Formats: sequence, structure tokens, C-alpha cells
Amino acid sequence: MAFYSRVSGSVGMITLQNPPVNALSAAVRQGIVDTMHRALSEPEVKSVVICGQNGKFCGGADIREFGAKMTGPPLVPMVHLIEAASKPVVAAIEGIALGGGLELALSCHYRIAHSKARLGFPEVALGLLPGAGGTQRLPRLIGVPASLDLITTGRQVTAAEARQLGIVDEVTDLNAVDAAVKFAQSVADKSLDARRISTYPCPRPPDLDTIFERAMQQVRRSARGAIAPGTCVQAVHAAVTLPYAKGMERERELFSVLFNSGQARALQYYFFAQRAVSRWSTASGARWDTSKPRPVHKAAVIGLGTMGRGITVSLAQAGFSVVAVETQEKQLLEAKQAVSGMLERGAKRRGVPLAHDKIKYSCSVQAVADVDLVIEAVFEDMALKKTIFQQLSAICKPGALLCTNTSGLDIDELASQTQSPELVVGMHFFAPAHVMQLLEVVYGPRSCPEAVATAMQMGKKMGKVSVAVGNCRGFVGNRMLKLYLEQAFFLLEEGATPEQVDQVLEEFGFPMGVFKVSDLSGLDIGWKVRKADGLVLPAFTGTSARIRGGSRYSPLGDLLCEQGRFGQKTGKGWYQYDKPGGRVAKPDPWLFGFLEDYRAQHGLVARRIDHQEVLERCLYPLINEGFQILQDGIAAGPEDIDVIYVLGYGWPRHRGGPMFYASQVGLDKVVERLEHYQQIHPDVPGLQPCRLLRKLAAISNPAIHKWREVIQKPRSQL
Ligand SMILES: C[C@H](O)[C@H](C)C(=O)SCCNC(=O)CCNC(=O)[C@H](O)C(C)(C)COP(=O)([O-])OP(=O)([O-])OC[C@H]1O[C@@H](n2cnc3c(N)ncnc32)[C@H](O)[C@@H]1OP(=O)([O-])[O-]
Repeated sequence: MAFYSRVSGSVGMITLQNPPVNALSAAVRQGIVDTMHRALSEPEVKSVVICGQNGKFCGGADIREFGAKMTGPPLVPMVHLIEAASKPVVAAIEGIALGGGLELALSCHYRIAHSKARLGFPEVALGLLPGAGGTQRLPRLIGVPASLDLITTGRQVTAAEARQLGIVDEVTDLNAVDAAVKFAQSVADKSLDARRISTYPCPRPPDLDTIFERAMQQVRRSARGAIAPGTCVQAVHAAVTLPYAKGMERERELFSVLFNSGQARALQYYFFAQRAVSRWSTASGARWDTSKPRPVHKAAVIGLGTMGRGITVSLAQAGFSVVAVETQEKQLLEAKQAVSGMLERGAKRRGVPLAHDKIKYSCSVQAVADVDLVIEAVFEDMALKKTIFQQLSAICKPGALLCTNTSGLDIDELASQTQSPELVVGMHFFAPAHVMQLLEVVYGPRSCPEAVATAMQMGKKMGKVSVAVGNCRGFVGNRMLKLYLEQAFFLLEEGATPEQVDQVLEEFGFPMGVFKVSDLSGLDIGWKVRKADGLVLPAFTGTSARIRGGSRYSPLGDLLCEQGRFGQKTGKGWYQYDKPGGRVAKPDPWLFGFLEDYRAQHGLVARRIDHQEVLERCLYPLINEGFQILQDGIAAGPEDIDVIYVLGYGWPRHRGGPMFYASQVGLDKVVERLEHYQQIHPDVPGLQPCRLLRKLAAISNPAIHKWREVIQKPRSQL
């Protein structure tokens, strides 16, 4: 709602009240309309101030209302009521003015912002565009190029930049509401003719067409199939080419196209999913709201390879004191240099002080005796990690948490090397660890709730999105990825090419296809894991060469590795590069010959494989494994899996994540297609729809937010 009061005798104060961000819910919109009419009707009131409760102006439209039938006064007439007011209306912007919140401020005649406020149009991140006049008023106020930048990127600007752009009239370090009241009194008698932005002519820079062409090319390049950015450009174009009223009609048309698109639903689902994962729970019933994190002031990182260096930087940037340990003197010096460089670049980029002094380097594990938490990030070898956990258990102070950055080894096996297995959890960072936002917090059967809570909180303090998952081979992300990679290899055996498979996945929205990603991360990484799993056997021909444990197996990746084709790092992999370390993937004629010989040796006949089959065979087994993970209780809900795939594996955000995508395709359709492929490939267990997927498909595709009810049923009832 919106609360009305009178201040300083002649100023009507309208305070938005809808915690936590004063979103423009139906009740708030009704409140604004009612209080505006009251302020305009009271003769003593000469001017009006609109502000938000709790130091936040307004976070925009209430996203929670998007899924429901619209009630209350619509936004557009509300902003028109304010702009048309006969008394000056001043927006007092504290904290945030985002989306509909900024449109509300633009409908006011003046805007006063606190120096710490942030303003912006993030609608594009929700698959929408500013639909309450933002695309028509902003260009009239600050011009076309700046408007295109803010509206197509959704980036937030500081109050200082907003002043410089001309969005706000004043910036204050004092209380912005008090400043707005004084300002409102000072303009009480001023004419408003020149303060109604919708009446402004829209500037037409001479190279207008070039500006829009460039903007459209830019968004097409970065959108990867998302439709909102391009539609935002169209809406701003209407501001230049149409009179205000017509422009508003065009904005409304374009808005409803987006609002009713699957992409907007996916992005809104993802908005809440990324917030839901912080409300974690484990299979044993530990929960975010009943588990108290332990205080961590000093942390340590063991092993300063690529991951260890990134984790050290991320800890120092988050303000933790860090002990960085690398037993080899030479590697320690190299790591120190690399970490310093990353800290300097990070400090420059973020405009914050350097965190060099936060880190103490040592060659001795003894140096971690007094830390609160250790993150082991050594080479992915179980025997080596076990030794280190034995050492840490003996050296560290009682109560210290022992964490491992393993990307898939058994957490509980490591915990069994210590005296306090309840204090062992996985903290699986993603490369580069100081950049990637995702953190898989892996709890074992003996990890105590405090240990999970502490690791989850550490992630948040490091600016990560932490997702709590159970202990199993590959955890959630890599476990599902195995099915995706497996099918990609099978498709090559049956006639596809790496370019064809990658093109389908990139058109779907992935930044890179599976074979380009494999070349980037190095084919030898997966090869080592397959060797550890006993899957890599000496090359030989005949059917059993492609069978492991009774299931189909493709040795294609192994054969490339045996020839030293590890990808970018060797200049050759599934593609060729101009030199080792090269980044530009080019089709490699050698590989075509290799695949033809391979098929001939194994009696395989290449066939034409269409786009849809490539997509379904790469994504549906991955999704099916996601349901298996939910069934096993390794992930608590679909949101956990979707956030992991969007932030850690490049799943296009405008597709919501693998589980949300399955709900949009239709679970019965996913089951039907899996069964179709399983009939053709009975030796591929990953094509067998799991019980939970069948169950949900059978109860007519319940909405994704209803899945948890079914999942939480005892497994026997699934
Ligand atoms: C016509 C018009 O043009 C169109 C159509 C629109 O206007 S579309 C809407 C445009 N507005 C946005 O895109 C802004 C979205 N919000 C944010 O970017 C951030 O929230 C934040 C404002 C920068 C605060 O960040 P935070 O880190 O301090 O806290 P939080 O954890 O993120 O959020 C705290 C709690 O507030 C909830 N919340 C935040 N913004 C919300 C919103 N606009 N509607 C409903 N709930 C919202 C959020 O789910 C969480 O709930 P819970 O999980 O605790 O239950």
C-alpha cells in the first residue's frame, strides 16, 4: 500500500509500503492513485513528494503478480495521473529505483536521489521491456544512445551517473526525503509545463539510422536467441518515430508480445529460482533457517594451481584473511605473481582498494593451524587429497571446517580421513573461480548442518550463488554433463559432425557447443575421469570395443587423447586452432577422415541426423538424469539444478534451465522421445526415463513449483 501524510505544512508525502523492495503491487498502485487524488484535492498542499519505506524507493512492478490475473489500477494511467498533476511531484529516490520504479520517478516532475541510490531498467533480464512509459520518456529526457544502452542492457547506474545523464535533478549525501521536501517547497509555485517529460520532443541525432542498426546488431550478437533485447530497440525506435501517444501504444504491443512469451516466463522463473536456492535443505532434513553458520574470519587455500589462485583472490576480495599454501617454492612464487595481477585488475575494474595485505603465502601446511576454514584445491587425485585431509585433521584447530574443491570425488571418503568428518563439506568452484558466480556446496552423509550453513554463507560473502547438493559421483552439474557428452559422442558415431552438433546447441542458446567447450576445458580432463572410472581400455575393434559394463560406450574421446589432441591447449582437438592455446575453432579435415575410418572399423554406417534429434539426444538424457538426481534426493528441487546449469554450464537463462525447459516442452513429450530413442538404442541406460519423470508426466505435467510436493513423498511412493 501507500501511506499519506502531510509534512512541513504544505507538502503531501506519499510513502510506498511493500517490503522488502516496495514493488508496485496492486495494493501499492491503488494506494498511489488514492493518495495522489487526496494530495491534489487538499488546498493546503502545494506540492507532493513520493518516497519508499525502509530507504528503498521502488523495485518496480511486483514480479510475483505476473503469473496471476491483473487486479488494481494499471501502471500506465497511474503514471499519467502523476505527470498530469497540477502540483509539482518530487520523487525522493533512496536505495533503488528500478523498472516500474524508475518509470514512476520519470512521471514525477523532479527527481532527487541519494548518492548511494541505483537506478535502471532491468526488465530485459526478465524477458520484458519497460512497459509503463519508460521506453518513451527516457529517450525524450536523456537522448537515444544512452536510453538504448540502459534499456537493452538492463544495467544499473549510480546516482552520480544518473545526474550526469540528466535522469535526476539533484544528488544528496543527506537524507533524500528531507532534501526532496525542501525542494518540493522551493518549486511549489513553479510552472510545470516544462517538467512533463512526455511532452518533450525526442532528440533525433543526425546518424539515427546508424545508431539503431548498430544497436540491433549489438543485441543480436549478445542475445544468443533472447528476444527481449531486440524488442527493446524497437520500442525506443517508436519514441523517435512516433508521437508520444502512438509510441505508448507501440510500447504496449511490444510489451504484451514479450509478456506472453515463453522466454519471459523462463526468466521470471529463474529470477525467483536464484533466490530460492539460498533457502537450502538437505536430504537428512537440515535447513537454512535452523542451521547456524560458524564465524569465519581466516581461511586457507591448499594448492595454488588455476583453481586455488582464483579461490584465493575471491576470498581476499571478500575481505577474508587468507593463508595460501603451495608446497613447491617455484609454484608458490608463480602463484603469488598471478594472484597479485588478478587482484590488481579486479581492484581497478571494481574501483576498490587492493586486498594484497589479506594474503599470507607459505610452503608449509603447518601455517593453517589457526584458520577457521580450509579449502583444499590440489590436483584431482583421491590418494593425494586423502593425504592432505589426514594432515589437515592433525594440524587444524578444533572446529575448523575442512572443505574440498573436488569437482566430483567422494566427499565422505575424504571425511573418513579426519577426526571430525562432520566438519567436512565440498565447495566446488567453477573456473575461473574469482569470476564464475556458481558454488556447489556438497554435503556428505556425516556433514553437520553448521558446516553446510557456513559454506553456504561463505559463498554468499564471496559474491557467489551457492547451491547445496548431496554427495555422489560428479555431484549435480558434472553428473548430468556425463549424459550430455555421451550422447554427443554417439551422434558422431552415427554420422553427425562436431560443427553440426555445436551449431544446434549454440542456436539453442549455449555460448559454446559441447565440442568447443570440450576443446576449451581440455579433452584430457574428461579422459582422466574416464580412466579413473576404468572406462578407458586399449584400442581394439569389434562390438565389445564399444561396450562397458553391458552398456554402449564411445571411445572416440579416448582415441583423440591417445593422439595428444587435448583441444585448444595442444592446438588440436575436435577442431583445429592456428596454434597451441589458439581460441578460434576451425573444422579439421583430419577429423572427418578419422570419423569415417572409425565408423568403418566398427561397422557403423553414417546417416543424416536432423537438428531436432541432435537437440533431443543431447538435452533429454541430461534432463532425465536431473530427475534421477531429484529422485535420489541429491538436489532438493528443480531450482537447484536450473541455477547450477545456468550459472555453471552456460544453459541459456531465457530457457530457464534444464528442468524448467522440460516443463515447457511437456514431461510426457520428454518421456515419449526418450522411449523412442531407447527403442533404437536399448544399450544406453541414460535413455530410460526415471521413475520420478514418469510419475510427474503421468500426473499431467504439474507446474514446476508443484514438483517438490511429489519429490518430498517417500521414495517408495514415487
Ligand atoms: C512495467 C515495468 O516496466 C516492468 C514490468 C517492471 O517493473 S518488471 C520489474 C523490474 N524490477 C526488477 O527487475 C528488480 C528485480 N529485483 C532486483 O533486481 C533485486 O531484488 C533488488 C531490488 C536489486 C534487491 O536485491 P537484493 O539482493 O537486495 O535482494 P533480493 O534477494 O534480490 O530481493 C529481496 C526479496 O525481494 C523480492 N523482490 C525483489 N524485487 C522484486 C519485484 N520487483 N517484485 C517482487 N518481488 C521482488 C525477491 O524475490 C526477494 O524475495 P525473497 O527471496 O526474500 O522472498
